[in-house]
Amino acid sequence: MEITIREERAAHAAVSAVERLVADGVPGRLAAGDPTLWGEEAEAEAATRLGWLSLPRTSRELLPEIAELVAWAAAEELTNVVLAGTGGSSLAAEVVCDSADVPLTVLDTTDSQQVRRALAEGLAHTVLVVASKSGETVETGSVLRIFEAAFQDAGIDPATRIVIVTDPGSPLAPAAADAGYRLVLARPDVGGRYSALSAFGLVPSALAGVPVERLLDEAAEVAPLLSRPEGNPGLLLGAVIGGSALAGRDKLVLEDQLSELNGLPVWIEQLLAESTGKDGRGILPVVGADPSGVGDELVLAIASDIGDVRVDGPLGAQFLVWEYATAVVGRLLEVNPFDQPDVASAKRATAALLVSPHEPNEPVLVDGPVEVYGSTSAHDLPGVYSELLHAVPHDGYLAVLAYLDRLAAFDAPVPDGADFVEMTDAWMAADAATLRALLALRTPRPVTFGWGPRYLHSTGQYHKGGPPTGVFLQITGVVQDDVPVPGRSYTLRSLQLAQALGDLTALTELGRPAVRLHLTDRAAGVAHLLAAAQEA
Ligand SMILES: O=P(O)(O)OC[C@H]1O[C@H](O)[C@H](O)[C@@H](O)[C@@H]1O
Repeated sequence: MEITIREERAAHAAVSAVERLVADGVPGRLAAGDPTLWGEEAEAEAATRLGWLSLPRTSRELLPEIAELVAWAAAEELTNVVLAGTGGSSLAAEVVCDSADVPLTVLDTTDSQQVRRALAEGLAHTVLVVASKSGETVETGSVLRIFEAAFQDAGIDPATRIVIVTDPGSPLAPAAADAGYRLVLARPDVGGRYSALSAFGLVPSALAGVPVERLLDEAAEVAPLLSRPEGNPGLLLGAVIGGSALAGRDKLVLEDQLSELNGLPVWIEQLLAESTGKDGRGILPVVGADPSGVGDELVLAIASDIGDVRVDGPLGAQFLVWEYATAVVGRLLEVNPFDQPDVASAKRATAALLVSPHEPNEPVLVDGPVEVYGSTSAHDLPGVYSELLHAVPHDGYLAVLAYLDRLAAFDAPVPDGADFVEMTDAWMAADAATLRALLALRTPRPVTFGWGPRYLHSTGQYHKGGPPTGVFLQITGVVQDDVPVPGRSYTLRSLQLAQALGDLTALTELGRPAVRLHLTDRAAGVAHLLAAAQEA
Protein backbone atom coordinates (compact mmCIF):
# COMPACT_ATOMS: atom_id res chain seq x y z
CA MET A 1 0.00 0.00 0.00
CA GLU A 2 1.56 3.29 -1.03
CA ILE A 3 0.58 6.92 -0.54
CA THR A 4 2.43 9.41 -2.74
CA ILE A 5 1.99 13.12 -2.15
CA ARG A 6 2.67 14.87 -5.43
CA GLU A 7 1.98 18.49 -4.61
CA GLU A 8 3.76 20.93 -2.34
CA ARG A 9 0.85 22.44 -0.42
CA ALA A 10 -0.54 19.00 0.33
CA ALA A 11 2.90 17.77 1.41
CA HIS A 12 3.27 20.70 3.85
CA ALA A 13 -0.15 20.04 5.34
CA ALA A 14 0.66 16.35 5.72
CA VAL A 15 4.06 16.90 7.34
CA SER A 16 2.76 19.22 10.02
CA ALA A 17 -0.24 16.98 10.72
CA VAL A 18 2.00 13.90 11.00
CA GLU A 19 4.25 15.76 13.44
CA ARG A 20 1.31 16.58 15.69
CA LEU A 21 -0.13 13.09 15.48
CA VAL A 22 3.19 11.44 16.25
CA ALA A 23 3.87 13.84 19.14
CA ASP A 24 0.50 12.75 20.59
CA GLY A 25 1.36 9.08 20.13
CA VAL A 26 -1.61 8.59 17.79
CA PRO A 27 -0.26 5.77 15.58
CA GLY A 28 0.45 3.43 18.48
CA ARG A 29 -2.63 4.47 20.44
CA LEU A 30 -5.00 4.02 17.48
CA ALA A 31 -3.55 0.67 16.46
CA ALA A 32 -3.98 -0.46 20.07
CA GLY A 33 -7.63 0.68 20.08
CA ASP A 34 -7.40 3.67 22.42
CA PRO A 35 -10.96 5.10 22.64
CA THR A 36 -9.82 8.42 24.17
CA LEU A 37 -8.38 9.75 20.89
CA TRP A 38 -11.51 11.70 19.90
CA GLY A 39 -12.22 13.51 23.14
CA GLU A 40 -14.37 12.85 26.17
CA GLU A 41 -17.74 13.04 24.46
CA ALA A 42 -16.81 10.41 21.88
CA GLU A 43 -15.05 8.07 24.28
CA ALA A 44 -17.95 5.83 25.30
CA GLU A 45 -18.98 5.24 21.69
CA ALA A 46 -15.42 4.81 20.43
CA ALA A 47 -14.87 2.14 23.09
CA THR A 48 -17.49 -0.01 21.32
CA ARG A 49 -16.52 0.85 17.75
CA LEU A 50 -12.89 -0.12 17.21
CA GLY A 51 -13.29 -3.80 16.34
CA TRP A 52 -12.50 -3.07 12.66
CA LEU A 53 -8.82 -2.73 13.58
CA SER A 54 -8.56 -6.47 14.21
CA LEU A 55 -10.87 -7.72 11.44
CA PRO A 56 -8.02 -8.93 9.20
CA ARG A 57 -7.38 -11.48 11.96
CA THR A 58 -10.79 -12.01 13.60
CA SER A 59 -12.76 -12.35 10.35
CA ARG A 60 -10.73 -15.46 9.57
CA GLU A 61 -12.91 -17.24 12.10
CA LEU A 62 -15.82 -16.62 9.73
CA LEU A 63 -14.22 -18.37 6.78
CA PRO A 64 -15.48 -21.91 7.58
CA GLU A 65 -19.03 -20.57 8.04
CA ILE A 66 -18.75 -18.66 4.77
CA ALA A 67 -17.38 -21.73 2.96
CA GLU A 68 -20.33 -23.74 4.25
CA LEU A 69 -22.77 -21.09 2.93
CA VAL A 70 -21.06 -21.01 -0.45
CA ALA A 71 -21.22 -24.81 -0.69
CA TRP A 72 -24.93 -24.76 0.22
CA ALA A 73 -25.69 -22.10 -2.43
CA ALA A 74 -23.74 -24.08 -5.03
CA ALA A 75 -25.56 -27.30 -4.14
CA GLU A 76 -28.91 -25.47 -4.45
CA GLU A 77 -27.76 -23.83 -7.71
CA LEU A 78 -28.37 -20.35 -6.31
CA THR A 79 -26.38 -18.38 -8.83
CA ASN A 80 -28.26 -15.07 -8.71
CA VAL A 81 -27.21 -13.12 -5.63
CA VAL A 82 -29.37 -10.19 -4.50
CA LEU A 83 -28.19 -8.05 -1.60
CA ALA A 84 -30.76 -6.05 0.37
CA GLY A 85 -28.74 -3.63 2.45
CA THR A 86 -27.74 -0.02 2.43
CA GLY A 87 -24.77 2.19 3.31
CA GLY A 88 -22.14 0.21 5.17
CA SER A 89 -24.18 -2.94 4.68
CA SER A 90 -23.82 -3.03 0.89
CA LEU A 91 -21.27 -0.54 -0.45
CA ALA A 92 -18.21 -2.67 0.34
CA ALA A 93 -19.68 -5.83 -1.22
CA GLU A 94 -20.58 -3.82 -4.30
CA VAL A 95 -16.97 -2.66 -4.75
CA VAL A 96 -15.61 -6.15 -4.06
CA CYS A 97 -17.90 -7.76 -6.65
CA ASP A 98 -17.52 -5.01 -9.26
CA SER A 99 -13.76 -5.13 -8.92
CA ALA A 100 -13.76 -8.92 -9.29
CA ASP A 101 -16.19 -8.63 -12.22
CA VAL A 102 -18.69 -10.85 -10.45
CA PRO A 103 -22.42 -10.05 -10.71
CA LEU A 104 -24.24 -8.89 -7.58
CA THR A 105 -27.62 -7.12 -7.55
CA VAL A 106 -27.67 -4.52 -4.79
CA LEU A 107 -31.06 -3.29 -3.63
CA ASP A 108 -30.40 -0.18 -1.56
CA THR A 109 -33.43 1.47 -3.07
CA THR A 110 -37.13 2.05 -2.59
CA ASP A 111 -37.72 2.56 -6.29
CA SER A 112 -40.53 0.28 -7.51
CA GLN A 113 -39.09 0.05 -11.01
CA GLN A 114 -35.66 -0.99 -9.73
CA VAL A 115 -37.09 -3.55 -7.30
CA ARG A 116 -39.35 -5.00 -10.02
CA ARG A 117 -36.28 -5.22 -12.25
CA ALA A 118 -34.53 -7.39 -9.64
CA LEU A 119 -37.61 -9.57 -9.18
CA ALA A 120 -37.80 -10.05 -12.93
CA GLU A 121 -34.34 -11.62 -12.92
CA GLY A 122 -36.18 -14.75 -11.83
CA LEU A 123 -36.41 -16.28 -8.38
CA ALA A 124 -35.66 -19.91 -9.19
CA HIS A 125 -31.90 -19.44 -8.75
CA THR A 126 -31.95 -16.42 -6.41
CA VAL A 127 -30.43 -16.17 -2.96
CA LEU A 128 -31.35 -13.01 -1.05
CA VAL A 129 -28.80 -11.72 1.45
CA VAL A 130 -30.41 -9.28 3.86
CA ALA A 131 -27.70 -7.23 5.56
CA SER A 132 -28.46 -4.75 8.30
CA LYS A 133 -26.42 -4.06 11.41
CA SER A 134 -29.31 -2.45 13.27
CA GLY A 135 -31.98 -4.65 11.70
CA GLU A 136 -34.15 -1.54 11.59
CA THR A 137 -33.44 0.11 8.24
CA VAL A 138 -36.79 0.64 6.57
CA GLU A 139 -35.76 0.07 2.95
CA THR A 140 -33.90 -3.15 3.80
CA GLY A 141 -36.85 -4.47 5.80
CA SER A 142 -39.21 -3.57 2.96
CA VAL A 143 -37.15 -5.42 0.35
CA LEU A 144 -37.06 -8.46 2.66
CA ARG A 145 -40.87 -8.45 2.96
CA ILE A 146 -41.31 -8.05 -0.81
CA PHE A 147 -38.97 -10.94 -1.58
CA GLU A 148 -40.51 -13.20 1.08
CA ALA A 149 -43.90 -12.72 -0.56
CA ALA A 150 -42.46 -13.14 -4.06
CA PHE A 151 -40.74 -16.42 -3.11
CA GLN A 152 -43.98 -17.68 -1.58
CA ASP A 153 -45.99 -16.64 -4.66
CA ALA A 154 -43.51 -18.57 -6.80
CA GLY A 155 -43.99 -21.66 -4.63
CA ILE A 156 -40.50 -21.35 -3.14
CA ASP A 157 -39.98 -21.65 0.61
CA PRO A 158 -38.20 -18.40 1.61
CA ALA A 159 -36.31 -20.35 4.27
CA THR A 160 -34.41 -22.08 1.49
CA ARG A 161 -33.34 -18.78 -0.08
CA ILE A 162 -32.70 -16.11 2.54
CA VAL A 163 -29.50 -15.37 4.43
CA ILE A 164 -29.51 -12.71 7.15
CA VAL A 165 -26.40 -10.83 8.25
CA THR A 166 -26.98 -8.73 11.35
CA ASP A 167 -25.67 -7.89 14.81
CA PRO A 168 -26.52 -10.00 17.85
CA GLY A 169 -29.39 -8.20 19.57
CA SER A 170 -30.88 -6.70 16.41
CA PRO A 171 -34.58 -7.47 15.82
CA LEU A 172 -33.59 -9.30 12.63
CA ALA A 173 -31.72 -12.00 14.57
CA PRO A 174 -34.72 -13.56 16.38
CA ALA A 175 -36.92 -12.93 13.32
CA ALA A 176 -34.47 -14.88 11.17
CA ALA A 177 -34.34 -17.71 13.70
CA ASP A 178 -38.17 -17.87 13.82
CA ALA A 179 -38.43 -17.97 10.04
CA GLY A 180 -35.67 -20.56 9.69
CA TYR A 181 -33.38 -18.31 7.65
CA ARG A 182 -29.66 -18.81 7.58
CA LEU A 183 -28.17 -16.33 10.02
CA VAL A 184 -24.65 -14.91 10.21
CA LEU A 185 -24.01 -12.77 13.27
CA ALA A 186 -21.58 -9.89 12.84
CA ARG A 187 -19.35 -8.28 15.44
CA PRO A 188 -21.21 -5.57 17.34
CA ASP A 189 -18.01 -3.60 17.96
CA VAL A 190 -17.69 -2.59 14.29
CA GLY A 191 -19.72 0.36 12.98
CA GLY A 192 -21.58 0.04 9.67
CA ARG A 193 -19.22 2.03 7.48
CA TYR A 194 -16.15 0.32 9.00
CA SER A 195 -17.53 -3.16 8.31
CA ALA A 196 -16.04 -3.91 4.86
CA LEU A 197 -13.86 -6.73 6.16
CA SER A 198 -16.55 -8.13 8.46
CA ALA A 199 -19.44 -10.47 7.64
CA PHE A 200 -21.19 -7.53 5.93
CA GLY A 201 -18.57 -7.24 3.19
CA LEU A 202 -17.51 -10.88 3.07
CA VAL A 203 -20.74 -12.95 3.09
CA PRO A 204 -22.48 -11.46 0.01
CA SER A 205 -19.20 -11.22 -1.90
CA ALA A 206 -18.33 -14.85 -1.23
CA LEU A 207 -21.81 -16.02 -2.24
CA ALA A 208 -21.43 -14.03 -5.47
CA GLY A 209 -18.22 -15.93 -6.16
CA VAL A 210 -15.32 -13.82 -4.86
CA PRO A 211 -12.49 -15.59 -2.99
CA VAL A 212 -12.73 -13.30 0.04
CA GLU A 213 -9.83 -14.75 2.03
CA ARG A 214 -7.55 -12.76 -0.26
CA LEU A 215 -9.07 -9.50 1.04
CA LEU A 216 -8.14 -10.51 4.59
CA ASP A 217 -4.62 -11.45 3.47
CA GLU A 218 -4.17 -8.07 1.79
CA ALA A 219 -5.38 -6.24 4.89
CA ALA A 220 -3.28 -8.40 7.21
CA GLU A 221 -0.18 -7.52 5.26
CA VAL A 222 -0.61 -3.78 5.83
CA ALA A 223 -1.98 -4.03 9.40
CA PRO A 224 1.41 -4.17 11.20
CA LEU A 225 2.42 -0.84 9.60
CA LEU A 226 -0.47 0.96 11.27
CA SER A 227 1.20 1.25 14.67
CA ARG A 228 4.32 2.89 13.25
CA PRO A 229 5.12 6.61 13.27
CA GLU A 230 6.92 6.26 9.92
CA GLY A 231 6.10 4.19 6.88
CA ASN A 232 2.47 4.14 8.02
CA PRO A 233 0.14 4.56 5.00
CA GLY A 234 -2.97 5.10 7.14
CA LEU A 235 -1.30 7.85 9.12
CA LEU A 236 -0.03 9.60 6.01
CA LEU A 237 -3.36 9.33 4.19
CA GLY A 238 -5.28 10.66 7.20
CA ALA A 239 -2.70 13.41 7.70
CA VAL A 240 -2.80 14.66 4.12
CA ILE A 241 -6.62 14.67 4.00
CA GLY A 242 -7.17 16.06 7.51
CA GLY A 243 -4.21 18.45 7.40
CA SER A 244 -5.33 19.81 4.02
CA ALA A 245 -8.88 20.28 5.32
CA LEU A 246 -7.57 22.25 8.28
CA ALA A 247 -5.67 24.42 5.79
CA GLY A 248 -8.92 25.09 3.89
CA ARG A 249 -8.92 22.28 1.30
CA ASP A 250 -11.92 20.35 2.50
CA LYS A 251 -13.38 19.19 -0.86
CA LEU A 252 -11.83 15.86 -1.80
CA VAL A 253 -12.11 14.94 -5.48
CA LEU A 254 -11.77 11.15 -5.72
CA GLU A 255 -10.43 10.18 -9.11
CA ASP A 256 -10.36 6.53 -10.20
CA GLN A 257 -10.46 6.47 -14.01
CA LEU A 258 -7.37 4.29 -14.29
CA SER A 259 -8.03 2.13 -11.25
CA GLU A 260 -8.92 -1.54 -11.51
CA LEU A 261 -10.89 -1.29 -8.27
CA ASN A 262 -14.35 -0.49 -9.59
CA GLY A 263 -16.43 1.85 -7.49
CA LEU A 264 -14.04 2.33 -4.56
CA PRO A 265 -14.75 6.13 -4.40
CA VAL A 266 -18.43 5.53 -3.58
CA TRP A 267 -17.40 3.41 -0.58
CA ILE A 268 -14.83 6.03 0.48
CA GLU A 269 -17.48 8.72 0.05
CA GLN A 270 -19.72 7.15 2.69
CA LEU A 271 -16.84 6.48 5.06
CA LEU A 272 -15.48 10.02 4.94
CA ALA A 273 -18.70 12.00 4.60
CA GLU A 274 -20.55 10.23 7.39
CA SER A 275 -17.55 10.03 9.69
CA THR A 276 -16.41 13.65 9.37
CA GLY A 277 -19.46 15.68 8.25
CA LYS A 278 -20.76 16.95 11.57
CA ASP A 279 -20.57 19.87 14.00
CA GLY A 280 -20.36 22.22 10.99
CA ARG A 281 -17.10 20.62 9.84
CA GLY A 282 -16.10 17.80 7.53
CA ILE A 283 -14.67 16.62 4.23
CA LEU A 284 -16.90 16.69 1.14
CA PRO A 285 -16.01 13.76 -1.13
CA VAL A 286 -16.63 14.54 -4.81
CA VAL A 287 -17.06 11.40 -6.91
CA GLY A 288 -17.18 11.00 -10.69
CA ALA A 289 -16.15 14.59 -11.33
CA ASP A 290 -13.20 16.25 -13.00
CA PRO A 291 -11.09 18.51 -10.80
CA SER A 292 -12.17 22.11 -11.25
CA GLY A 293 -9.04 23.74 -9.88
CA VAL A 294 -10.70 25.71 -7.09
CA GLY A 295 -8.54 26.52 -4.08
CA ASP A 296 -10.42 24.43 -1.54
CA GLU A 297 -10.11 21.22 -3.56
CA LEU A 298 -7.67 18.34 -2.98
CA VAL A 299 -7.49 15.79 -5.79
CA LEU A 300 -6.76 12.23 -4.77
CA ALA A 301 -6.30 9.62 -7.47
CA ILE A 302 -6.44 5.86 -7.05
CA ALA A 303 -3.60 4.25 -9.01
CA SER A 304 -2.81 7.25 -11.22
CA ASP A 305 -0.83 10.48 -11.29
CA ILE A 306 -3.82 12.67 -12.12
CA GLY A 307 -4.09 14.17 -8.62
CA ASP A 308 -2.28 15.88 -5.75
CA VAL A 309 -2.16 12.57 -3.91
CA ARG A 310 -1.82 9.08 -5.34
CA VAL A 311 -3.00 5.95 -3.53
CA ASP A 312 -1.99 2.47 -4.65
CA GLY A 313 -2.82 -0.86 -3.10
CA PRO A 314 -4.99 -3.95 -3.27
CA LEU A 315 -8.61 -3.74 -2.18
CA GLY A 316 -8.30 -5.47 1.20
CA ALA A 317 -5.51 -3.08 2.20
CA GLN A 318 -7.42 -0.08 0.85
CA PHE A 319 -10.37 -0.89 3.12
CA LEU A 320 -8.29 -1.06 6.28
CA VAL A 321 -6.05 1.90 5.45
CA TRP A 322 -8.97 4.19 4.53
CA GLU A 323 -10.78 3.26 7.77
CA TYR A 324 -7.65 4.06 9.78
CA ALA A 325 -7.12 7.29 7.81
CA THR A 326 -10.72 8.32 8.47
CA ALA A 327 -10.24 7.81 12.20
CA VAL A 328 -7.11 9.99 11.94
CA VAL A 329 -9.05 12.70 10.09
CA GLY A 330 -11.65 12.59 12.88
CA ARG A 331 -8.90 13.21 15.41
CA LEU A 332 -7.50 16.14 13.38
CA LEU A 333 -10.92 17.73 12.80
CA GLU A 334 -11.95 17.06 16.41
CA VAL A 335 -15.10 15.16 15.49
CA ASN A 336 -16.37 11.74 16.55
CA PRO A 337 -15.77 9.57 13.48
CA PHE A 338 -18.11 6.83 14.72
CA ASP A 339 -21.50 8.52 15.00
CA GLN A 340 -23.97 9.96 12.46
CA PRO A 341 -26.10 12.34 14.51
CA ASP A 342 -27.81 14.08 11.60
CA VAL A 343 -28.95 10.97 9.70
CA ALA A 344 -31.71 10.67 12.30
CA SER A 345 -33.45 13.97 11.43
CA ALA A 346 -34.42 12.81 7.92
CA LYS A 347 -35.42 9.39 9.31
CA ARG A 348 -37.72 11.08 11.83
CA ALA A 349 -39.34 13.26 9.16
CA THR A 350 -39.80 10.18 6.93
CA ALA A 351 -41.38 8.19 9.77
CA ALA A 352 -43.80 11.06 10.48
CA LEU A 353 -44.76 11.21 6.80
CA LEU A 354 -45.39 7.45 6.74
CA VAL A 355 -47.74 7.74 9.71
CA SER A 356 -49.64 10.70 8.27
CA PRO A 357 -48.79 10.95 4.58
CA HIS A 358 -49.49 14.18 2.80
CA GLU A 359 -48.99 14.72 -0.90
CA PRO A 360 -47.33 18.03 -1.68
CA ASN A 361 -49.30 21.08 -2.81
CA GLU A 362 -49.40 22.25 -6.39
CA PRO A 363 -46.02 22.67 -8.11
CA VAL A 364 -44.72 26.23 -8.27
CA LEU A 365 -43.83 25.67 -11.90
CA VAL A 366 -44.35 23.08 -14.62
CA ASP A 367 -41.87 22.83 -17.49
CA GLY A 368 -42.82 20.00 -19.86
CA PRO A 369 -42.63 16.67 -18.02
CA VAL A 370 -40.96 18.34 -15.01
CA GLU A 371 -42.83 19.79 -12.03
CA VAL A 372 -40.92 22.13 -9.74
CA TYR A 373 -41.59 22.19 -5.99
CA GLY A 374 -39.99 24.53 -3.46
CA SER A 375 -39.05 28.14 -3.33
CA THR A 376 -38.07 29.61 -6.69
CA SER A 377 -38.83 32.73 -8.65
CA ALA A 378 -37.67 31.18 -11.93
CA HIS A 379 -40.04 30.85 -14.89
CA ASP A 380 -38.59 27.73 -16.47
CA LEU A 381 -36.19 24.87 -15.74
CA PRO A 382 -33.04 26.61 -17.04
CA GLY A 383 -33.99 29.48 -14.73
CA VAL A 384 -34.27 27.08 -11.77
CA TYR A 385 -30.77 25.75 -12.47
CA SER A 386 -29.36 29.28 -12.76
CA GLU A 387 -30.97 30.30 -9.50
CA LEU A 388 -29.61 27.27 -7.65
CA LEU A 389 -26.12 27.64 -9.10
CA HIS A 390 -26.19 31.29 -8.13
CA ALA A 391 -27.12 30.35 -4.56
CA VAL A 392 -23.96 28.22 -4.08
CA PRO A 393 -21.65 30.14 -1.74
CA HIS A 394 -17.99 30.74 -2.65
CA ASP A 395 -16.95 27.76 -0.51
CA GLY A 396 -20.06 25.67 -1.16
CA TYR A 397 -21.34 22.91 -3.41
CA LEU A 398 -24.41 21.80 -5.32
CA ALA A 399 -25.75 18.31 -4.58
CA VAL A 400 -28.02 16.58 -7.11
CA LEU A 401 -30.05 13.84 -5.41
CA ALA A 402 -32.14 11.45 -7.51
CA TYR A 403 -34.81 9.10 -6.17
CA LEU A 404 -35.06 7.05 -9.37
CA ASP A 405 -34.15 3.64 -10.79
CA ARG A 406 -30.40 3.84 -11.13
CA LEU A 407 -30.36 1.20 -13.85
CA ALA A 408 -33.00 2.87 -16.03
CA ALA A 409 -30.44 4.39 -18.40
CA PHE A 410 -29.59 0.90 -19.64
CA ASP A 411 -33.15 0.66 -21.03
CA ALA A 412 -32.33 3.43 -23.51
CA PRO A 413 -32.63 2.30 -27.11
CA VAL A 414 -29.23 1.76 -28.68
CA PRO A 415 -28.92 1.96 -32.49
CA ASP A 416 -28.38 -1.37 -34.29
CA GLY A 417 -24.71 -2.20 -34.68
CA ALA A 418 -23.65 0.52 -32.18
CA ASP A 419 -20.09 0.26 -30.90
CA PHE A 420 -19.23 0.66 -27.20
CA VAL A 421 -18.75 4.43 -27.43
CA GLU A 422 -22.14 4.87 -29.11
CA MET A 423 -23.76 2.63 -26.52
CA THR A 424 -22.21 4.64 -23.69
CA ASP A 425 -23.41 7.88 -25.30
CA ALA A 426 -26.96 6.51 -25.50
CA TRP A 427 -26.88 5.47 -21.83
CA MET A 428 -25.46 8.80 -20.69
CA ALA A 429 -28.17 10.67 -22.58
CA ALA A 430 -30.78 8.72 -20.58
CA ASP A 431 -29.05 8.87 -17.19
CA ALA A 432 -30.12 11.35 -14.51
CA ALA A 433 -26.52 11.24 -13.22
CA THR A 434 -25.42 13.04 -16.40
CA LEU A 435 -27.05 16.15 -14.96
CA ARG A 436 -24.13 16.37 -12.51
CA ALA A 437 -21.60 16.74 -15.30
CA LEU A 438 -23.74 19.23 -17.24
CA LEU A 439 -24.28 21.48 -14.22
CA ALA A 440 -20.59 21.19 -13.29
CA LEU A 441 -19.77 22.84 -16.62
CA ARG A 442 -21.62 25.91 -15.41
CA THR A 443 -19.94 26.46 -12.06
CA PRO A 444 -16.41 26.25 -10.69
CA ARG A 445 -17.87 24.87 -7.44
CA PRO A 446 -18.11 21.11 -6.83
CA VAL A 447 -21.29 19.40 -8.01
CA THR A 448 -22.02 16.03 -6.41
CA PHE A 449 -24.56 13.37 -7.29
CA GLY A 450 -26.29 10.81 -5.07
CA TRP A 451 -28.98 8.18 -5.59
CA GLY A 452 -31.73 8.31 -3.00
CA PRO A 453 -32.28 6.79 -0.52
CA ARG A 454 -28.71 5.46 -0.62
CA TYR A 455 -27.12 8.88 -0.09
CA LEU A 456 -29.16 9.35 3.11
CA HIS A 457 -26.79 6.83 4.73
CA SER A 458 -23.71 8.47 3.28
CA THR A 459 -23.35 12.10 2.22
CA GLY A 460 -26.75 12.80 3.82
CA GLN A 461 -24.94 13.18 7.14
CA TYR A 462 -22.54 15.76 5.69
CA HIS A 463 -25.35 17.66 3.92
CA LYS A 464 -27.06 18.29 7.24
CA GLY A 465 -24.24 18.12 9.77
CA GLY A 466 -21.29 19.50 7.79
CA PRO A 467 -20.57 23.11 6.82
CA PRO A 468 -23.83 24.91 5.93
CA THR A 469 -22.73 25.55 2.36
CA GLY A 470 -24.75 23.07 0.32
CA VAL A 471 -27.48 23.77 -2.22
CA PHE A 472 -29.75 20.85 -3.08
CA LEU A 473 -31.53 19.74 -6.23
CA GLN A 474 -33.71 16.72 -5.59
CA ILE A 475 -35.30 14.65 -8.36
CA THR A 476 -38.26 12.31 -7.95
CA GLY A 477 -40.32 10.50 -10.59
CA VAL A 478 -43.78 9.18 -11.26
CA VAL A 479 -44.30 5.56 -10.19
CA GLN A 480 -46.18 3.54 -12.82
CA ASP A 481 -46.27 0.14 -11.23
CA ASP A 482 -46.18 0.50 -7.45
CA VAL A 483 -45.02 -2.38 -5.23
CA PRO A 484 -46.91 -3.04 -1.99
CA VAL A 485 -44.84 -3.77 1.11
CA PRO A 486 -46.49 -6.84 2.66
CA GLY A 487 -47.50 -6.37 6.29
CA ARG A 488 -47.02 -2.60 6.12
CA SER A 489 -49.44 0.26 5.54
CA TYR A 490 -47.16 1.81 2.93
CA THR A 491 -46.07 0.88 -0.58
CA LEU A 492 -42.66 1.48 -2.12
CA ARG A 493 -44.06 4.56 -3.85
CA SER A 494 -45.23 6.16 -0.60
CA LEU A 495 -42.05 5.12 1.20
CA GLN A 496 -39.82 6.56 -1.51
CA LEU A 497 -41.75 9.84 -1.53
CA ALA A 498 -41.67 10.01 2.28
CA GLN A 499 -37.88 9.53 2.21
CA ALA A 500 -37.43 12.25 -0.41
CA LEU A 501 -39.75 14.71 1.32
CA GLY A 502 -38.38 13.79 4.75
CA ASP A 503 -34.87 14.73 3.72
CA LEU A 504 -36.10 17.87 1.97
CA THR A 505 -37.86 18.87 5.20
CA ALA A 506 -34.71 18.24 7.23
CA LEU A 507 -32.63 20.32 4.78
CA THR A 508 -35.04 23.25 4.56
CA GLU A 509 -35.47 23.33 8.34
CA LEU A 510 -31.72 23.90 8.48
CA GLY A 511 -32.10 26.79 6.03
CA ARG A 512 -30.39 25.03 3.12
CA PRO A 513 -31.66 26.07 -0.34
CA ALA A 514 -33.45 23.04 -1.81
CA VAL A 515 -35.75 22.45 -4.77
CA ARG A 516 -37.48 19.25 -5.89
CA LEU A 517 -38.04 18.41 -9.54
CA HIS A 518 -40.68 15.74 -10.11
CA LEU A 519 -40.72 13.88 -13.43
CA THR A 520 -44.26 13.15 -14.59
CA ASP A 521 -42.75 10.95 -17.31
CA ARG A 522 -39.43 9.44 -16.29
CA ALA A 523 -37.64 8.94 -19.62
CA ALA A 524 -38.93 12.17 -21.16
CA GLY A 525 -38.29 13.93 -17.85
CA VAL A 526 -34.62 12.93 -17.70
CA ALA A 527 -34.14 14.00 -21.33
CA HIS A 528 -35.78 17.33 -20.49
CA LEU A 529 -33.62 17.82 -17.40
CA LEU A 530 -30.47 17.27 -19.45
CA ALA A 531 -31.60 19.45 -22.36
CA ALA A 532 -32.49 22.33 -20.02
CA ALA A 533 -29.06 22.10 -18.37
CA GLN A 534 -27.45 22.73 -21.72
CA GLU A 535 -29.41 25.93 -22.30
CA ALA A 536 -27.57 29.06 -21.30
O1 LIG B 1 -26.78 -1.75 8.53
P1 LIG B 1 -27.93 -0.89 8.88
O2 LIG B 1 -28.20 -0.85 10.34
O3 LIG B 1 -29.14 -1.26 8.08
O4 LIG B 1 -27.56 0.60 8.49
C1 LIG B 1 -27.28 0.98 7.19
C2 LIG B 1 -26.78 2.41 7.16
O5 LIG B 1 -27.78 3.27 7.62
C3 LIG B 1 -27.61 4.12 8.73
O6 LIG B 1 -28.61 5.11 8.65
C4 LIG B 1 -26.26 4.76 8.84
O7 LIG B 1 -26.31 6.12 8.53
C5 LIG B 1 -25.20 4.08 7.98
O8 LIG B 1 -23.94 4.31 8.53
C6 LIG B 1 -25.46 2.61 7.86
O9 LIG B 1 -24.44 1.98 7.15
